[in-house]
Amino acid sequence: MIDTIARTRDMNLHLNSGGSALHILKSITFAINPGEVVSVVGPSGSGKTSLLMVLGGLEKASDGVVAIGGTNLAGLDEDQLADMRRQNIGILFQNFHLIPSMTALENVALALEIAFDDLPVEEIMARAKAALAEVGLAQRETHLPSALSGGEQQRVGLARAIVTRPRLLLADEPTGNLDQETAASAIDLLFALARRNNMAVLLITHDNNLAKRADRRMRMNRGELQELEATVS
Ligand SMILES: Nc1ncnc2c1ncn2[C@@H]1O[C@H](COP(=O)(O)OP(=O)(O)OP(=O)(O)O)[C@@H](O)[C@H]1O
Repeated sequence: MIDTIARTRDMNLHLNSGGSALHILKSITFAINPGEVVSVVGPSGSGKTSLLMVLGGLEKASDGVVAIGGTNLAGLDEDQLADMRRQNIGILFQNFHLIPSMTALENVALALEIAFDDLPVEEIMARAKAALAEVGLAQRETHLPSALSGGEQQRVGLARAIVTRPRLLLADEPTGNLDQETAASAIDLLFALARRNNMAVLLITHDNNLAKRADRRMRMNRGELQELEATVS
């Protein structure tokens, strides 16, 4: 049996909002394998980002099992959760979240420095440069985010997410702010990196065409996750 990167069993998430309890994620049983790209579509407010937060250890499930790399997250304290994240998880956001006063290279290097604070600075810079080269931005190391196009900023975001060599990349609407053509090339790059590095990707998207390119498609509806028919290619 292949070891899963992430799996949940009968996982629920309840949150309190204005004094009333909300059942956000409902009995979710799910697994993602090494190198597998899984897309999640579903209406706004259905719970897609909440699922990503739970899998990334950023939100604690109310009950059920959440395991990353075979470790049950329920038993971890905050420090152990942070270790689990830096060893396994990369996150790619819709709004890039780059630090405006730092160059492309510094943004990528910072992520590595935070994740592995005992790495020598030469190695941090070498790995950050290699990650920027992987996303085709070797010539833009010294540029500030404001001097980069949206597509280029997202590629810096991607370099920052993969520089720690995560086994699972959680991507929340990563192309939501890009035009169609730029989005398509950003996704081509994401898929190529996933294949090359045997990195699993959980891709949240509103774009059905994009979702269809995944190995497996899921749909979130009112907190329930269901598998969709296999994509016919
Ligand atoms: N911290 C919180 N406290 C209370 N309710 C929350 C909290 N975070 C999310 N919710 C609620 O949980 C539900 C699911 O939100 P979530 O962001 O996961 O949906 P989504 O499917 O990602 O939506 P979108 O596509 O609009 O980003 C929503 O009803 C939202 O209002």
